[in-house]
Amino acid sequence: MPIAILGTGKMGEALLSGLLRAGFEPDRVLATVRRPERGEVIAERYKVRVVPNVEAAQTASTLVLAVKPQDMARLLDEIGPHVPAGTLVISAAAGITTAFVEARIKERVPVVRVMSNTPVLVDEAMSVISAGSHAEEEHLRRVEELFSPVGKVLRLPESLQDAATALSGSGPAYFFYLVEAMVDAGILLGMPRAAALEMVIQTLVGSAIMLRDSGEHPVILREAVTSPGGTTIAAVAELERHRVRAAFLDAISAARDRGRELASG
Ligand SMILES: NC(=O)C1=CN([C@@H]2O[C@H](COP(=O)(O)OP(=O)(O)OC[C@H]3O[C@@H](n4cnc5c(N)ncnc54)[C@H](OP(=O)(O)O)[C@@H]3O)[C@@H](O)[C@H]2O)C=CC1
Ligand SMILES: O=C(O)[C@@H]1CCC=N1
Repeated sequence: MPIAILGTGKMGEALLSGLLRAGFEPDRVLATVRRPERGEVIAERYKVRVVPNVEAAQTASTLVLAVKPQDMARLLDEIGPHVPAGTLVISAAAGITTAFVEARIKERVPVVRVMSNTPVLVDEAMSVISAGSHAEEEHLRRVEELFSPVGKVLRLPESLQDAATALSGSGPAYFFYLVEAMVDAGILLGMPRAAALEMVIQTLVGSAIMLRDSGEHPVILREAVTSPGGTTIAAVAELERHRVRAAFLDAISAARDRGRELASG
């Protein structure tokens, strides 16, 4: 029985491409879209069948809902009466609770909420999963099997999903923002743009791999770079003066709060 991605936008396409890289046959994957021209792009690019939402809901044994939170009620109202009992429904939207999904599907189906992130495109996603009220161990395992080939999967209680969205779902954006800021600093110091970009990317990739592979705490790694009376502490002093740490705490809390608002539209 096929798997269907409903709402094949940025995240839906990233998940679709991940499924195909993980070995799913294109003829076992269905995709739905809102605009026909988008459907043509997806069908041409991935050789999957693009079908209407109701057909996907009736045909696939697993549905991945990847529309924007604001579009979720409309999608569920459309497919809700047609999802057969036993279908595994995976909701990938920020803010939308499993109860919200369950309430709009006629049959009692297992729902699993997933918050993934765009590094799914390079098989390095962080996906956080939580079971809805009718989802059992076997359903969580199936979701883990789907998302493990494209990155790490962590189970957390649904009460932490908005925090997960703020931390790892939105996390790539903070990282790219940091890259932009560091490259701008290089430009300010007269560095050619291409050189600045190369230096920043390699420094961040190297640091990320070191952090992942060394098992060391980030404080230890930062201290190893920070010589007494040296250059790094001069920079860190400015970051502290500008309250960058406090800004991160506030920013990620704001993202969590926004996630909580999204289910209400
Ligand atoms: N982008 C990210 O980094 C992440 C996103 N998410 C979640 O993924 C979801 C999608 O986000 P994102 O991919 O960024 O948004 P996009 O707008 O790129 O994707 C949503 C897609 O759904 C389509 N769509 C809307 N309504 C329907 C419908 N009724 N039937 C079929 N298709 C429909 C839209 O069509 P159209 O093109 O016409 O608008 C669009 O292509 C969101 O819920 C978001 O919270 C989760 C983690 C990370
Ligand atoms: O910005 C958003 O709402 C989505 C959810 C997580 C990442 N992007």
